[in-house]
Amino acid sequence: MQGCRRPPVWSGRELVRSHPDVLTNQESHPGRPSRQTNIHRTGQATSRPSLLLTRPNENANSAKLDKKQTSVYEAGSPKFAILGPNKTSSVIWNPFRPAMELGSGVQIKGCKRKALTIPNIWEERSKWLKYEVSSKDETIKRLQAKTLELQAELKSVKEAKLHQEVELKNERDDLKVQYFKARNDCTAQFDQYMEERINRPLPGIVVVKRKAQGVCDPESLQALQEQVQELQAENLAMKQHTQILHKSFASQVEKVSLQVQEAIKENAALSLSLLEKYKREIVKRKALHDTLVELRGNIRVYMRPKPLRQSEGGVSVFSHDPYDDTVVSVPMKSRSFQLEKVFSPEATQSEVFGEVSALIQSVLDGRNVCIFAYGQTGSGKTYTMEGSLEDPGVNQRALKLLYEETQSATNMTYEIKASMMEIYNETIRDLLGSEPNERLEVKMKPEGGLHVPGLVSVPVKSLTEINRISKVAQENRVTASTMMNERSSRSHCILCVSVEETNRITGSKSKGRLNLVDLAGSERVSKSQVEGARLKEAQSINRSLSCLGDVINALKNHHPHVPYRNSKLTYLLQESLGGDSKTIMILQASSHPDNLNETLSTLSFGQRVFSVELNSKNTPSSARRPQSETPSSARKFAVPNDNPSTETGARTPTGSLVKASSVPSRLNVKRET
Ligand SMILES: Nc1ncnc2c1ncn2[C@@H]1O[C@H](COP(=O)(O)OP(=O)(O)OP(=O)(O)O)[C@@H](O)[C@H]1O
Repeated sequence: MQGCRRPPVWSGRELVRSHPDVLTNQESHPGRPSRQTNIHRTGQATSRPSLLLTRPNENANSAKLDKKQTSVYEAGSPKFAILGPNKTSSVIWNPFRPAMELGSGVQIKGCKRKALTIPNIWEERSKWLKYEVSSKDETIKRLQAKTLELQAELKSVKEAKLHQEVELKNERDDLKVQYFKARNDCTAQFDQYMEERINRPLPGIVVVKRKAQGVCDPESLQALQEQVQELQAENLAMKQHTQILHKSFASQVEKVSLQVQEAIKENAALSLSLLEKYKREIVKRKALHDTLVELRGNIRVYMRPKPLRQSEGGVSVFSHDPYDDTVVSVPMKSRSFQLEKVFSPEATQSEVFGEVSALIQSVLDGRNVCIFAYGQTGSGKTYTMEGSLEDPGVNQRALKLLYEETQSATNMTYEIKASMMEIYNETIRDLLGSEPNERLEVKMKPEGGLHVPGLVSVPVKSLTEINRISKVAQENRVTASTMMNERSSRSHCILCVSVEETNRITGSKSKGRLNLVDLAGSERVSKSQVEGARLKEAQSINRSLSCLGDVINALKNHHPHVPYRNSKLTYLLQESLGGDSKTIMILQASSHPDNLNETLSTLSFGQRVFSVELNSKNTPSSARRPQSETPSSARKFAVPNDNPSTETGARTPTGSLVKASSVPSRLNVKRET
């Protein structure tokens, strides 16, 4: 600023100074020596009237002022300008560039030059002042409004604060209430817990009952703590006691389980030995029974149940003892039958033949053997005796066995002949003859013994011959379809096989005979629903079977007269039912519950036959025997008394009585005899 001329002193300084937009040099440059300079801040309010600043003395001498020399720079420039009275003395101050001095007539960038006269200046000034006043008023008003606004804001803030304080107070009060409540609850729970602990009776431990009062009270708390300690100690003691008990219990359990195991072992061993004993007993009993049967006259009764077909459904009426095959039970009727042998329903043809083959072999020793199948119609008699070509029955197997046995003999020669007949409606028919002879009769040979004159007898010389015999017989046999059996045999069929043995060395001869009888099926006429010729057949069959029963009954009851001649069947079987012939009756019975009555009837019949006793003292007069076959001690059928405890028994061939009581009876079996 050195070298610069001293700035002029401006009139109306206060006014100018009071203008908010006018800054002194001191204000714009603090610390600098005051220059009596008005600085007009341009560019701040373009709407305001431009400010003209002149020297008072020059204003006073305005006449001297050259209009042209007066330069006014209108606001609008971003810079600051200080106006001088003429262009030469005009000084432009730029607060950002303080030392700058501009010459007159220099256009300030951004300012518009405007030439004004003095009156104009004063007019402008008055306008300015008015503006200033109004502006101040506005400012005052604005400030007042602002003050009101702020006061209102302050008031609302105060109110909000007050409200907040109230809320906080309420919240605090709530929390206090909750806190006290929780504390009281805890105390109450603790009191209750302690009360329970104190009152709980402990076995073997004395419990001092204390009331937990005022938990917060140090004394009570102390008491409670003591009690807790006591209880803990008791608890520990109880735990130890429990552990001891547990250990002793475990050892006791171990001990007892060992004892139980030993007992089980002992029992198992005992039951095993009992089972063994039982089995040995059965074997013994069977052996004794065999002896008894031998003494009884070699009548053996077997039973073969017909298995249930899958399509039939239902449950078998039979119950079998797996250890004893001489007993069959019918649980539905709580009855048990003791027989020679009870086959299982699954028994094969070969198994059945295996049981009778030994007896068949005895024919080669000159014995008379009769095997016949008895039972209800459809119960499997023909199946057992004839079987099928693929799985033949007893007939064909017997012929085959005899034939094969004779083929392997060295010093003997055998002649086997087979004849076959049926008894149909009390008429004997030849089944092997080319023309069926229906007028055959049973005759007594002059030398003794029965025969059927005219009956065709076929020599058995090959296995093919055996097959042919079976085939022809099957074709010739009278069969019919009934409700009970699709192909029912309506006659009794008898295959007679005679075997004559000649000793090549001695020339001696012996003759044995095998009768294989397939009886016609018994049936209840009402059940089989037959009529006409079928009805007559059925009646005839039933009559002849009834005659068979009568014969057996007479034998059993020691009747002096045995009615053999009442039917062709009994007449023909006379020799097989008496004397020294060996007889096997195979009872055929259905397993189906529908046939229960017939099954029971069959079993009862078999049981009666089984109980027939051979007694040489009771030879029925009508049972005449062929001279050649009658043994010196002629043995006849006799039936034991119904009271088994006193009289059931059998005589040995020498006549001594074998007491039934000495024969072990099967355990748990109700004897039917
Ligand atoms: N043990 C068995 N196993 C399988 N099927 C059998 C058995 N026994 C019998 N059958 C069958 O039962 C049916 C009737 O048998 P079968 O003709 O032998 O009876 P039946 O007693 O001779 O009758 P009927 O007295 O009326 O002649 C046949 O189809 C036969 O194959």
